[in-house]
Amino acid sequence: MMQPTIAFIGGGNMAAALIGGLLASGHSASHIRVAEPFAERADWLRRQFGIDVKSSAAEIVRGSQAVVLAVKPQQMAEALSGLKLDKGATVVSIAAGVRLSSLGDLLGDQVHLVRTMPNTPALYQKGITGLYTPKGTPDAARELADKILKAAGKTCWLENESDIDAVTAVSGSGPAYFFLLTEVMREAGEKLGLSPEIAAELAQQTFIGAAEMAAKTGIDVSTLRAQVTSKGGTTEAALKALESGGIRAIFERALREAADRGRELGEQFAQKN
Ligand SMILES: NC(=O)C1=CN([C@@H]2O[C@H](COP(=O)(O)OP(=O)(O)OC[C@H]3O[C@@H](n4cnc5c(N)ncnc54)[C@H](OP(=O)(O)O)[C@@H]3O)[C@@H](O)[C@H]2O)C=CC1
Ligand SMILES: O=C(O)[C@@H]1CCC=N1
Repeated sequence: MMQPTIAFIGGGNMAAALIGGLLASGHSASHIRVAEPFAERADWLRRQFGIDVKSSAAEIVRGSQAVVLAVKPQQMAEALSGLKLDKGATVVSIAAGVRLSSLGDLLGDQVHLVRTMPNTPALYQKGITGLYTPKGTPDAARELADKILKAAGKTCWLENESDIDAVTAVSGSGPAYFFLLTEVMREAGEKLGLSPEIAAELAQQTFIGAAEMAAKTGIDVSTLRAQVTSKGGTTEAALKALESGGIRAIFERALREAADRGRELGEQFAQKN
């Protein structure tokens, strides 16, 4: 079957992660196009992926069956201004906050809109993406969006558009929480007298190993945690400190802030455009 041509509007971090995933899954470079106005970045994309990169969206959308909106929410209105997409094209937005109703106002009703929230491990096909499309969207559009994001890892379809803000809080922003925890662990290791190199390696490899263990064993993480926690032992002492320091409340608040910010971005976008 002919491969669909996929146009990316915006060639930043997340677009590169998705393009990397598509190429690794066998999608041909000749069926991927990017619009990226920053010349240095455009050159990097050409060299890195061997794909066609133009400076404006108008140059890449004609003949593209899928258009991925990969600019920042604040850049979206300008990127889409005056843009005419092919009738029946599938538009996959990855922008935090921006609602489908706002995109519909800008793009018209001749395209099929899918709102998604991927994350950066997409670059290694280890991402996870939440997707939403309204009822009535043709199966072919749903399947095309699923195919693009599955090339980057797992996909997870949602019943309500508002769930995307929660997905953003958990998995969209989630890699940053993991990186922060790694930083925190390595700093704490240094304070216990380890060299920076050894503390960094211990922290990083511990998270990699623990994540792999959770994935491979399929055992619930609460059980895995209990298995490490010997009665009266060291882990119990550490976990008591984390719990009494309010780790659960802190995460709950952090994720609520992220979801609220997603809603706020959507609200601001809707008001301005
Ligand atoms: N980073 C992440 O972890 C995730 C990001 N997202 C979403 O993905 C989107 C992109 O984020 P990210 O990749 O991090 O951001 P980046 O800033 O890295 O990428 C956006 C790119 O689009 C370019 N751009 C700006 N205006 C236009 C235009 N008019 N036409 C074409 N390209 C344009 C920017 O160029 P310039 O730099 O010159 O402005 C930049 O290279 C955002 O909406 C974000 O919410 C979703 C999930 C995870
Ligand atoms: O921070 C952001 O707004 C984007 C969305 C999820 C991850 N990065």
